[in-house]
Amino acid sequence: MFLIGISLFIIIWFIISLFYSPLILPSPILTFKTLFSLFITQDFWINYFDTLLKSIIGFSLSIIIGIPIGLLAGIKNNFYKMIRPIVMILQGAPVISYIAITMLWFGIGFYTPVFVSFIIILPTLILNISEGIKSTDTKLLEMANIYKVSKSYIYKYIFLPSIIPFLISSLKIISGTLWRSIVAGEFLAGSKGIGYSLALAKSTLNTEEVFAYTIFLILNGIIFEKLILKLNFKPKISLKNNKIIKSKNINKNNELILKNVSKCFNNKYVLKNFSYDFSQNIIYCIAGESGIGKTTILKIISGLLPSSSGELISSKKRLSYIFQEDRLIPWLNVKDNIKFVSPNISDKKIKDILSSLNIYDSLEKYPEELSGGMKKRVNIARAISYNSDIILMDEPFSSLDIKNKNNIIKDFKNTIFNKNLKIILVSHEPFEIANLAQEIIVLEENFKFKKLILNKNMSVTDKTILIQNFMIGENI
Ligand SMILES: Nc1ncnc2c1ncn2[C@@H]1O[C@H](COP(=O)(O)OP(=O)(O)OP(=O)(O)O)[C@@H](O)[C@H]1O
Repeated sequence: MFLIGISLFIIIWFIISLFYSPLILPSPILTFKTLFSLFITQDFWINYFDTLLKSIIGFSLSIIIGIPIGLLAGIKNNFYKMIRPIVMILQGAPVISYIAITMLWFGIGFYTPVFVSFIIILPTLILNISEGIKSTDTKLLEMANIYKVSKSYIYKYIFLPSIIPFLISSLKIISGTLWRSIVAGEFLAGSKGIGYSLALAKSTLNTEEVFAYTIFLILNGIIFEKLILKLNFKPKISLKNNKIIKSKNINKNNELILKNVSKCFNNKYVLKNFSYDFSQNIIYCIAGESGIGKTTILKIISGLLPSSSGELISSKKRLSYIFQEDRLIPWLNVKDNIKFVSPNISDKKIKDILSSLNIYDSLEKYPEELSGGMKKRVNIARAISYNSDIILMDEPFSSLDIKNKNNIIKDFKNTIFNKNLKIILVSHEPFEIANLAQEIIVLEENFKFKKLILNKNMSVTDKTILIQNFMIGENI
């Protein structure tokens, strides 16, 4: 269809050209002949590369200036609000006004077209980059905050890679504009380049050349845009392990107590005067119906959410969180996802943890290459690598088939064996709880809860039945 359309256009052009002199409308044959004769001159290519050089400089300048401004606008909302009207003014002004102003500033020559292209594409770039930053996955940022990842790591490995797709989409939007603005600048204020050659052909009334240059510019624009549209680059980066962060002193005191903690969302209580002592180094499980406030308790303990009132007494500094979703950084491989939260960890330790969780083969793989079960294992490996003394686990084995779930639970138990950790697990599943937990808190309606301490000598099957009955409210 594309070729039919082009052929139709050329036929119509040819028929109309039969009625006019070549000075008004040269035929397609004459135009292509002229274009061919231009191709074999050195002058043509000198002018073409001059235009290309201007595009590269204009584009690079807008990248160098647009990226930091876009980054800042994406991160600081007040800066975004301040910069937005300026960007709109820049976008609203017609190209011809920019050419007139820059001619006054720089005169005729190289710099005017460069500056025109720069000023025209800069606003699009700033807006796209700031949108890219704003749409950065907040779940990854939360994960980085939990693991106390340094700001420079967050910028380098979360923010910057997040803007790459937006940078590519701006490139797709601005590629045509860039080329057209350079040629317009050259036409009116250039001393070299394709736009300048076009202006020269016009002033000498060389209509065939005007048409030949126009056809060349159209073809060039189409090829350029098609090449850019093909760009579909997914970032894959590796972590530069050049940063040694001193391990914070771990307070050996185990205290973790919630005292009369309440949490309101939109004037509605989710938790009211919840008190619990999690000070032992055992595996606690918080169970209860969906929406009853289990995740809210984990978020308050981790600091992701402030409580509305009450007290959190905690002597712990290092805490890992195994989220419901995997929250792996897509452009880092498994090893680097672990190093992102634990920059000091040795390769041997990573190997040991991954081996104990049966995913050592995935060391160099990226998240998109892993199955759901493998991602869960990496999520667990990352939490264990962090060398924390509290691990919060929010339904870490959900959405797994029974076999996979059993295997992961078994491997997880092996990995934490003898580690003297405090683990708070949120789970609905009696079998999962029976396998892992020692103390169970079931949240109930009206902000009540009940507690069950499991006898460690019971079999998993007996524990499962006991928990099931306890959860549905049977007297134990
Ligand atoms: N940021 C928030 N803003 C408003 N309401 C919220 C927010 N976070 C949680 N809630 C509400 O608080 C209640 C408890 O949520 P929470 O996630 O703690 O429940 P849950 O017991 O973990 O549920 P599930 O088992 O389904 O994960 C829900 O009604 C939820 O809609």
